[in-house]
Amino acid sequence: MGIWILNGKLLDASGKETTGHVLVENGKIAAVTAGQEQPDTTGHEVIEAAGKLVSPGFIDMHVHLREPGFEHKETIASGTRSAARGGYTTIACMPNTKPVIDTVETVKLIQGKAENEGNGVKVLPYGCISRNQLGRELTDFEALKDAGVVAFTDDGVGVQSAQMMKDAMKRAAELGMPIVAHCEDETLVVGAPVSEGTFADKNGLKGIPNESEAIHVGRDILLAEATGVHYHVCHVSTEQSVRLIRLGKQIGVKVTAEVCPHHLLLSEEDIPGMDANWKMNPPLRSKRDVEAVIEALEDGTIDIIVTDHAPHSEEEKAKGMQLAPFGIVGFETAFPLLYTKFVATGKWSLGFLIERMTSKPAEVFGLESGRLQVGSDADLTLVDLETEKEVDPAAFLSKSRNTPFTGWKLKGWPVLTMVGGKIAWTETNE
Ligand SMILES: NC(=O)N[C@@H](CC(=O)O)C(=O)O
Ligand SMILES: [Zn+2]
Ligand SMILES: [Zn+2]
Repeated sequence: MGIWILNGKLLDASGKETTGHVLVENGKIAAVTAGQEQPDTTGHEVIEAAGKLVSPGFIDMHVHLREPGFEHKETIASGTRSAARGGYTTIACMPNTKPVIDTVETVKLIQGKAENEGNGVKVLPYGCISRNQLGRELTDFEALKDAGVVAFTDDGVGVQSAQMMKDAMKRAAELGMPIVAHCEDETLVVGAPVSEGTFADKNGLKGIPNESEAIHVGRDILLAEATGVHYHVCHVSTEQSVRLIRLGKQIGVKVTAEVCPHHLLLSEEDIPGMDANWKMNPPLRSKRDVEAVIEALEDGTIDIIVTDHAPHSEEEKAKGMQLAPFGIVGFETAFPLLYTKFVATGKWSLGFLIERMTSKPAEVFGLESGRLQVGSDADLTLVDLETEKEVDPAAFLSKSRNTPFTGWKLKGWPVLTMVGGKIAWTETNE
């Protein structure tokens, strides 16, 4: 017995919207039929999807699940539940846990927990570039690759030594694996909680300069050119980084990049006060930077959208702007934010947004999922594009509530998430 998802709004290969039906059998997509004509559903379950978007499941290549070590912020169980509610069927988790993901043992621990407690969501662990993320000694790339890591990164900190980064890239290139970089030169960021700009000036805070990010981007593009590695830039937030990535692509360097919803939607001028729910790394930048990252996403300089879901507890965030940790949660607001602010306003097509959250990340990281096609795993997300709801952090399924988007009125809420033909989350059984 299979499941027919009937009368949904589908996007065809060119991103055009049509009405159609999807048959799921044995965990795979068994048929996709366009048009109003109803298929024979005898002997199958039926999910009525009239008026709902039926999208390939969203893919988030940059998330923090916090387990092991920081279970008060998030666990694999709570993080995957939050992800599934946000419409994500595949997520790639960053290695800045405790211990960090720098051994096969820790990779296996995460894979095992994801299998047993992961709500069906596909969890792809990253492996560290350096032991303990200290930037001194490379991890065993080959062993980590064999254990199944998706790529190497020290996200949470930048790799400060150029030689270390070059060695990492050489090794990764030999193994055909990407290097994923949190770009931050620490000598240019000394104890600053927000970016340089009007908010920092007004509140007497030190500011993080744009160059602290862009210097690493430029350095690493040169090293990627020299080593031939696939180099992927995390959470791009500055005009200068965009310029360098654009040039890198023009000259044929294998460079890809990601951007987060908050860097597309907020600038440092929007920070309402000394509230640490507006503190994240990279920080909110100037309006000019926001315009630059939007344009870069639109023209393909930036390839994909990720959340950088970075949960922290209320106690930690209550320490205030200067002392609280950097990071905001993202799973449960990402699609509604981008749909409401960019698609419903007519700036982007629905197909464009979906592509940057599904098939593009799959293409960049060589994943099988991300497409609604016969034979693929039935990883699907149904979205209600009409109902408007307010962002209510108290209702998040994440353990943490650190978001700057409280009270935003949004449309585009996922209502059902399916992974491999199994329902990972539905609005009705929340
Ligand atoms: N983005 C953040 O502000 N914080 C991340 C670390 C990171 O992504 O660099 C975290 O782990 O909390
Ligand atoms: Zn980072
Ligand atoms: Zn991160």
